[in-house]
Amino acid sequence: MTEPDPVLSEFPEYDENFRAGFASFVGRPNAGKSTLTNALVGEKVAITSSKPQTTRHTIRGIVHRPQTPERPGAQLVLVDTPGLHRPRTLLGSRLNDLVVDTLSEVDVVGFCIPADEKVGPGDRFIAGQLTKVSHKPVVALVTKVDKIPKDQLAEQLIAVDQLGREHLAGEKKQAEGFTAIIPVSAVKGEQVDVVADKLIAMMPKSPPLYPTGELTDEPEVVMVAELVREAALEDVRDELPHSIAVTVEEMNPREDRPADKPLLDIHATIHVERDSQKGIIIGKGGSRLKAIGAQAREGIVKLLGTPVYLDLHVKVTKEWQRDAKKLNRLGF
Ligand SMILES: Nc1nc2c(ncn2[C@@H]2O[C@H](COP(=O)(O)OP(=O)(O)OP(=O)(O)O)[C@@H](O)[C@H]2O)c(=O)[nH]1
Repeated sequence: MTEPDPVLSEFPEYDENFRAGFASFVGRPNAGKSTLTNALVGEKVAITSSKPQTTRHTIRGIVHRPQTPERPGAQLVLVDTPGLHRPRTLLGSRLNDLVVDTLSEVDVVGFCIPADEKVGPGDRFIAGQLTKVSHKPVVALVTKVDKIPKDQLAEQLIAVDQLGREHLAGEKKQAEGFTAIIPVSAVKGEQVDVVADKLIAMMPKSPPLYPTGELTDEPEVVMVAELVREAALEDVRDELPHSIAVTVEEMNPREDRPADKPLLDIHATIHVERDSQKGIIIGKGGSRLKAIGAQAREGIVKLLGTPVYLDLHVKVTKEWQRDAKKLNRLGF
């Protein structure tokens, strides 16, 4: 047994076979990483969007598996990384550094590859990057299997197996390629438990790391910024996704409110790169900005469980993706 720890008060009798550790999903943008994280955790913690590259921050979801007489309990902490992709801008290369840093700290990597898209250069690039953390086991997760007919799956599994053998082979512990290949549909809930079982089996024996109620350790401010970003990305033209960042300037309970009627004041800024984009975000007579505010507010109220006054501003922060100083200020 280890030293007493505040978390352990919740687990007075955890089994010595309890497993706990970290897993991280990588994959091309839109490969289904966030959706799989949500399906595993069972609640919406990571932000998903049909637009690529929306997961900028490391958001963790935690799978809590209670102990039963048949099997020891476990905690699987999921670190949801940004899409690993070929760096085109400074932001891109920063994201990739972040990914490699994150991966060096996890116990297993889940490489998400969509079932309905051919294994391509993007996947080979990522597989190549994974050799930078060559001591980590990598499980291939063939996502979105509900999107293809069953008879096409075998072909994709073979292609994925080949990718693992060609790109991970030669490194000491990845010599056989992927440790496992698991087809899964996060949307239909097919094989999600198989994924959880496999990842948990690869966790080290360890006392519980987090209290059971905890779904994410991301600061609330970052979650709020992500909700605003998600709302701002709804229905926008294709050029916008890469050009939006959100900062939260202020988040404070309003003074002089009665205890039973609290109100949280939030001031946030949506950063875009060009005046034309500012126009798109604001919309005719401010209509889009209003809609963004309403949608974001709904999500924030749900997240924080308190009434919220949300004040949104749109600001042109020129070339923020390429400017290191500005990136720092925006928290990347
Ligand atoms: N049919 C189907 N669609 C899925 C499944 N998983 C994800 N999707 C869809 O694929 C799109 C991308 O999913 P995300 O989970 O946001 O992908 P991601 O890899 O986190 O994307 P980035 O944040 O860009 O890296 C969304 O429109 C999802 O609804 C699945 O199992 N089945």
